[in-house]
Amino acid sequence: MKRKNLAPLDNESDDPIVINGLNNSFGTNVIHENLDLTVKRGQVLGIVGGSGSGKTVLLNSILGLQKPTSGDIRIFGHKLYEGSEERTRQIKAKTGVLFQSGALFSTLSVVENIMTPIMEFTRLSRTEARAIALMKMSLAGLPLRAAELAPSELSGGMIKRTALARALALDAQLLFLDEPTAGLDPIGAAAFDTLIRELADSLDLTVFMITHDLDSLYAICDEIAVLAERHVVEKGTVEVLEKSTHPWIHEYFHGPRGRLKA
Ligand SMILES: Nc1ncnc2c1ncn2[C@@H]1O[C@H](COP(=O)(O)OP(=O)(O)OP(=O)(O)O)[C@@H](O)[C@H]1O
Repeated sequence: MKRKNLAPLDNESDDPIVINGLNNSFGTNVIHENLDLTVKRGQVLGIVGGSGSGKTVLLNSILGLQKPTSGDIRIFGHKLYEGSEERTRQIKAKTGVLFQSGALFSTLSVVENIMTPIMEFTRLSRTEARAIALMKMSLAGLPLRAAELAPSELSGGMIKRTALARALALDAQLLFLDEPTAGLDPIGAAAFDTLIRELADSLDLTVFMITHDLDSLYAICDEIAVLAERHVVEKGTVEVLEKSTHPWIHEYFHGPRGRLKA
């Protein structure tokens, strides 16, 4: 099938993510109940919450991977799960995802992994796609000599950077990160945080980042949304959340692993 070039989406001035009244359940297990969340353009938003609080289910709902039980999710002003296939494709082309494991294709080299979305969503030739992929490698801080390596030959940090380059291969405006620093040593994690913040600022990205890493929250997030009791219980800057009296949030910032422990 001949690939079509993607028409621009209208309403691009809308908040990139607007969620209203989201409900998700599995049988009798209610995960989200009347969850509302807005992510503003250019914002780096951290999503935190206890294990099993529904962060991954929320991410999957927003990515269109898991149809919610009910509720309204708008991406760039367009309702997910209701538009045409072409509209879904347009939205997909403007979003990049970095899954926790990297989720690289193991049989493809680094550069081929990054070329994949370019080949899928544009009519560019392989040579052109490769040139763009090499540029994205350097944007993600990868040395060009890594281009022909297989994922199995990469360090944890290089896997994350390759996945990031692939997520940004199509000039995404909205970037989803699932535990981006998990599995990295503290120095590698700090370097990756810095890279994400720099890219978010220079490329005007909106970033939705699930994390357990307090250092990442302090280093790069403009705001943090806390998932508990099946919805977003609070959203604000770290300075605001540090003062929260909500028991989970208080424990998170002031407990034994928190930065502000007494
Ligand atoms: N496909 C599914 N079928 C049934 N239950 C599911 C499914 N996916 C998730 N759940 C349940 O939804 C709840 C929330 O899971 P989720 O993975 O979103 O939590 P999380 O906040 O990402 O946790 P963690 O921080 O441990 O990764 C859990 O109770 C989980 O068992």
